[in-house]
Amino acid sequence: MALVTLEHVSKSYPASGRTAELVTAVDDVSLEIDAGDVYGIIGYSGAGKSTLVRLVNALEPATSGSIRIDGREITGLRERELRGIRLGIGMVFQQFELFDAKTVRGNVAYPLKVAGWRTADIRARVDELLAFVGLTDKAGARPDELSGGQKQRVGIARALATRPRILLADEATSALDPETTQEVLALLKRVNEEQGVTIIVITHEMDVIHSIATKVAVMDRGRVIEHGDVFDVFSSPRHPSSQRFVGTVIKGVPSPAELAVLRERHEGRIVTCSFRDGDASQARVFLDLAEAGLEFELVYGGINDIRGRAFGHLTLAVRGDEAAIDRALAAVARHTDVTEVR
Ligand SMILES: Nc1ncnc2c1ncn2[C@@H]1O[C@H](COP(=O)(O)OP(=O)(O)OP(=O)(O)O)[C@@H](O)[C@H]1O
Repeated sequence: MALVTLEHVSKSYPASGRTAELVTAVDDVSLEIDAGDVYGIIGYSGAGKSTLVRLVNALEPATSGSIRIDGREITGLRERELRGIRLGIGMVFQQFELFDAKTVRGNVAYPLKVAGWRTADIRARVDELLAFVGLTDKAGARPDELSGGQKQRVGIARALATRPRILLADEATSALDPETTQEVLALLKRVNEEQGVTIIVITHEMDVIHSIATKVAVMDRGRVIEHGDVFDVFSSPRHPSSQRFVGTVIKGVPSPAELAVLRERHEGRIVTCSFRDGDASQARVFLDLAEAGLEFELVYGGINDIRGRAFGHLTLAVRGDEAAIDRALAAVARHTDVTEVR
């Protein structure tokens, strides 16, 4: 049984102004997140990612649909019951949201005090958490004495305090530099692997997805337009909108501006071929073009690595007889994804 199940979930808000119009932030989303997943939710700004997470965290009620956490329906629950559900879900934020006036120890202890833990138990749990995130020596420091990465480690320790089964991370590394991002991602990975916590990460950063996510859902205008195994979704996105989004975050696919430059510099028809780990098709592409008597030039490319599996894109400028190019591209398309950029 899935740990989090969403069925036909929608959330609308009144649009600003005096109209009776509604903004549909989440539109008919159905999704299953299994225990142990690190589930990435990606998409352009305004796609509805944060709203979706607020619904899962029971911070706001859905307008319609069903949300089940560990088999329990949360839509329609009363505030008191929702508080119990929220204790089982930790939350980490982009801007850390620490209490500036409290020490590191005070920040991590806070949710335990709210939950009514005994003082001695709080002390022992906080010690354990600070050791886990590597901040034992900073227990007495205040947040303004910490680096961004250290602040986020405090945020993670605080989110884990009540032993939640689910951790929601909303752009948790977006305010950090690349090196610190890797450090925080490594910690999140340990949270998942060593503590068995299921993690839902909202992000627009490819690094986050390919370092830790096992599954991914792409959101666009409130809808989940594609979801599945990270490697499958990123190496061959099916939906045009996820192709566009994925194209902006992976290596090897030229942006529209880069394409304009390629067109100026290179004569011929511009085509992009996609390859996946284990494909035997790379040599075949070149053979098909050469056997058709065509001239071609590699003009752009890149390889991506997702948890040890590689996929890549090569862009070529192909020159020669038009009909011969059509025939060769049809042959290439039989063993690899090829897109002509017009
Ligand atoms: N409380 C609200 N009242 C009215 N509209 C809202 C509210 N919250 C979100 N929206 C609208 O819902 C849509 C989705 O917003 P949301 O913040 O969930 O997107 P997002 O994908 O998380 O974007 P970002 O990456 O910028 O945070 C947007 O059009 C937003 O303006």
